[in-house]
Amino acid sequence: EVRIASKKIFTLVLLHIEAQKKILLGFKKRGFGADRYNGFGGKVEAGETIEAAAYRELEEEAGITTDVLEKVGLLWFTFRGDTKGLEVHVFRAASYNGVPMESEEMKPQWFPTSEIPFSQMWADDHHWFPLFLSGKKFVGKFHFLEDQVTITGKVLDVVDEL
Ligand SMILES: Cc1cc(-c2ccco2)c2oc(N)nc2c1
Repeated sequence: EVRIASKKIFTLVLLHIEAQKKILLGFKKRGFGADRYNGFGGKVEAGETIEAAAYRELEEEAGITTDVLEKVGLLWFTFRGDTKGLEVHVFRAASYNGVPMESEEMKPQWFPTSEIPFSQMWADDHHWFPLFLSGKKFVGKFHFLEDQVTITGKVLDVVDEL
């Protein structure tokens, strides 16, 4: 389905090579969420499907493509003092083509899944990453204070399908 541009919808792609127990994260060099490691993603443009945006952002931010993206999570984020929230569609890639490349936005880095740098990531991540790593599908809501660090409200559920 094609979404209208008014809602702030973002994609987030996590490349997880289970057999090698490693995950590809990107260090955000500027803009929203700068100086944090995260999956690859960005805003869904008007007239674009969410899935198409996920494939596009992976290529733009990490220089790699993937054959299949699996929808694994849906997260809603709100901030105190900000009326609009963010709707983030999380995808898993299990394989990739090409070589991860640094972009203006992101510096890709492999991490062992036992050494994910949660202290340098969004504060919600350590809540739902274990669900992601164990192959579960999830839906969550996180309410942040203005500091974009402190979480004052959290809902997180495992779901059978998205
Ligand atoms: C508030 C917030 C936003 C994002 C985001 C924006 C664009 C893509 O993701 C997050 O990503 C993660 N892991 N936690 C996040 C919290």
